[in-house]
Amino acid sequence: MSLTDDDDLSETPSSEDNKAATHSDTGRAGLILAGGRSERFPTIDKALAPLDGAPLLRCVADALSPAVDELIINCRQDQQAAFAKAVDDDPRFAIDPVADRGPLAGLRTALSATEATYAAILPCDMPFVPAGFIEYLFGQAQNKTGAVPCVGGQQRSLPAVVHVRAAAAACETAHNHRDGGLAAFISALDPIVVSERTVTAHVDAKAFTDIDTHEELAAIREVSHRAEQ
Ligand SMILES: Nc1nc2c(ncn2[C@@H]2O[C@H](COP(=O)(O)OP(=O)(O)OP(=O)(O)O)[C@@H](O)[C@H]2O)c(=O)[nH]1
Ligand SMILES: [Mg+2]
Repeated sequence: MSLTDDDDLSETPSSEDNKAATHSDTGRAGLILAGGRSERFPTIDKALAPLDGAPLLRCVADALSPAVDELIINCRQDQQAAFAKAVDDDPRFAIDPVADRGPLAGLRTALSATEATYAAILPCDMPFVPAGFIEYLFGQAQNKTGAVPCVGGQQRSLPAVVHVRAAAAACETAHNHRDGGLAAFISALDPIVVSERTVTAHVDAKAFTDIDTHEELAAIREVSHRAEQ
């Protein structure tokens, strides 16, 4: 099935799609992309860097968990044991068959590990997205190929909620692009873009902060420390 610009996934399906539609819907998945090398965050894997005593990966998992039925962490084989210890729940793992192929390859791996109809996608370094906003994106994505927010005047690739089959097809399209990355994926998926006005009505723009360096993490710790005083 190919999905085009105006696809409304609630439209009457063909008989083949009908079979797929009646195929078990295991609900909502939460996919965390964590297979990067954290090169801008020397000496440790940033997914394991502590924020308020908890590894970033656990902060993201805790934020996603209330909004999803299953949690899947995408990473390399050599990260799995440490990540399993770092999170409270018992997540599933989607291990990259070939490491270091970039976030889009990680996303393909994660998508292929779920039977869910829709999935929320977060990177391991974005610890402040509230579960309530993920719920909101699930609602917006309903019968569409997905939903992403507009933040700081720009459409974001992540966080995203995507229709899993549509997303798998968009990954293939993006993969065939010369600089196929997450932006090419979102462009191929053509999701609903939640306007900045709506986003700010739901959540503080700081919720979309991602952490790439020790300095960025230190600055966030400083702000949360001051807020506690
Ligand atoms: N599976 C997989 N995920 C990746 C890969 N590269 C990056 N990611 C994930 O994509 C998300 C965003 O990437 P970055 O913020 O650049 O993280 P990173 O690549 O680990 O960090 P840098 O090495 O500093 O660029 C993070 O959650 C990463 O874990 C990869 O090669 N494979
Ligand atoms: Mg990177």
